[in-house]
Amino acid sequence: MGTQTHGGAALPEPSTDAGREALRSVREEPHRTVVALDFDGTLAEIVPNPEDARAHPDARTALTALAPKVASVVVVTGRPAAVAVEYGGFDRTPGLEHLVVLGHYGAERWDAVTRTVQAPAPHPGVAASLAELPSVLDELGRREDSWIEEKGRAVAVHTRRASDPAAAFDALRTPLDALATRHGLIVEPGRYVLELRPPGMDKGVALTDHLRRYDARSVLYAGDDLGDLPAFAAVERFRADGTGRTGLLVCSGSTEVTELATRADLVVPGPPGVAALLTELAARLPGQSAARLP
Ligand SMILES: O=P(O)(O)OC[C@H]1O[C@H](O[C@H]2O[C@H](CO)[C@@H](O)[C@H](O)[C@H]2O)[C@H](O)[C@@H](O)[C@@H]1O
Repeated sequence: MGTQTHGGAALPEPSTDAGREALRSVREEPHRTVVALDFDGTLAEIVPNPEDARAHPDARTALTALAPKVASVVVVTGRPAAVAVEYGGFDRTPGLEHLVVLGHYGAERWDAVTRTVQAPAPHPGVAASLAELPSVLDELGRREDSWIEEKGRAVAVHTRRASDPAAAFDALRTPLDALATRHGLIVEPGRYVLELRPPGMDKGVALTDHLRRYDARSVLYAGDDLGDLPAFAAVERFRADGTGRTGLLVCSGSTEVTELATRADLVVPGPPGVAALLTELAARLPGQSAARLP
């Protein structure tokens, strides 16, 4: 990983031509740039209990510095939007008055201007799956190995706290696929989590819509998990359409997921690395943003 120095601290340099071109565009036209960020594993450190996750303090400070200088900062997360807002402290941070949070992989949209969540009606398969889950886990002898996260529009089964998290994850994969299919849902696999959620939306669809709303010319997307791959693909399409649009793919690196690192233009060491990147980027951007869509 190369670096560009400015004052004391260094700005990490992407390892690809596309990434370097995107970083140049971001610095030249910040008011046409969208900065899009995953929450868990990217803005927040991974912790054993999902309810304990909080935005890294340096990440929140960096977003505060960056947000007034770019067209939009948006958090794109598998969490319910209201949970990400709470755990991120996004509704009480000066400088983030125009933040948008796309929750449930884009099914929910919260914005800091209206402070409301827009969302479709809940899918009936979620409640039905939740009702069946305890007996499915009992039959597999995996009740003790799993923790159920009720998310409203989805239900997630975590195995991080099992004695062998990978074995528990593997054992649950096929039965939870079957349960989801029975109720018209899909399974979204993540870092020791299998999430049963409605089909038809993903982070790529959500990000593409957001880029269109802001008429973006450049995008920086940072993520750490499999659920971020559709957003990576959306950025790849965005920057390959022949109109000169650019995109920088950032992987918040971990030993648990390797798929993103191979596709990224820049790999940084987890949430502290993401925070450092955003801090150094903000320090190099001039002035206030011109574009201010809700
Ligand atoms: O799209 P994201 O913002 O990355 O959210 C994806 C899932 O993240 C959460 O689970 C992950 O983080 C937990 C807290 O660090 C960790 O314990 C777990 O092992 C990770 O998979 C969250 O609980 C899920 O609801 C999200 O879908």
